[in-house]
Amino acid sequence: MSAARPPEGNRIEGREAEGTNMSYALHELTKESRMGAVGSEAAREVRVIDLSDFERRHAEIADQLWDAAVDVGFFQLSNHGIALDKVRGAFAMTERFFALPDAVKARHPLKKGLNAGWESRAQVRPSTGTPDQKESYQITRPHMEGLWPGEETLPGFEQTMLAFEAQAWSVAMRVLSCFAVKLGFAREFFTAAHDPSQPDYQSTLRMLHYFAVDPALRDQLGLWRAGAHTDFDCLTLLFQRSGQGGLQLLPGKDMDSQAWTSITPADELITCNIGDMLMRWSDDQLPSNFHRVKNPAAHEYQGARYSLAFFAQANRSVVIDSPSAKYPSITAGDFLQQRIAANFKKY
Ligand SMILES: O=C(O)CCC(=O)C(=O)O
Ligand SMILES: [Fe+2]
Repeated sequence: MSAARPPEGNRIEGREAEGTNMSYALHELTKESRMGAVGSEAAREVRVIDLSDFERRHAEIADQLWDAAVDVGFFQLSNHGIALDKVRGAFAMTERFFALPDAVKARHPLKKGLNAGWESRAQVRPSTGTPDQKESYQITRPHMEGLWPGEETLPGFEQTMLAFEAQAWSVAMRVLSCFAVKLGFAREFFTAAHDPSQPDYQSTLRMLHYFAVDPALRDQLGLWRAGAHTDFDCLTLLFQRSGQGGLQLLPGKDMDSQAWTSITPADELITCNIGDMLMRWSDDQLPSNFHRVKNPAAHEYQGARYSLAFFAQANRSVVIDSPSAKYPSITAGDFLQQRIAANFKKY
């Protein structure tokens, strides 16, 4: 497989970025703000990687993951070890949570910069300039004080979602162990960097509810369930439901084509993508990729869409050292802060 070519706007030479991390953030913003067009559709193969018999097949799976990641950038996992009833249980809780009145959810507002809590129509992507047509609730373990709805409001919610977060973390660490080996790091390098027992843990489970289309806004141009963006993290695991499509991807190397590929969701698969943090950590060998969730077209299902995203983001104090000194070192905390600041209009 040929070496990955990073997205045009993301190629920052070491010297250019030196001394200031801001130039990196600005590049990201400029890149995103060019991505608002509807574009066209293109068929691309989104590979399904089978994780069964993981220990014995580690080297083989690592090769497959690497090829899929540098090629199309998105891939799906089968036989990932999370039982289907656990995935469905997490979705059932997600629906119950979002069915609570806004006034109840508003008691648990998003904490500024911490990826924890509830927001509604507050995320404005640089690519669109309009709020995503969604609400979300984020779980980041060290920052949940005051954010749980409580047993009396939603019995079993905290326990179910924390157990699911732990399972998603395990799958993410397995995938990252494969990338670690391919990058020449120790196999558990990324597991140590995403340590949930530390107070500076900042991996996040995000519950997402994209609103059913308001008939008055049907087909309104310029509205997106999620505007085009790359993720900030190392690796994203996306749990989506069969029949609730809309996610589209655009590999960075094809950015100029604006030809997007729709991903077919399935309850038993996890859709994965590389984020900006791992792109930087790999000196751009592993590219992050643009993706978005489109509003349904007039002939498509107009109902609500739910998804669950686990963002593996290295603990705040972990230093991202560029393997070939292409980029200056930066802590994972500083790296993430820059990206969050560019994406929310309010908290
Ligand atoms: O809901 C989805 O399918 C995608 C969500 C997403 O891309 C995100 O939250 O970063
Ligand atoms: Fe995303």
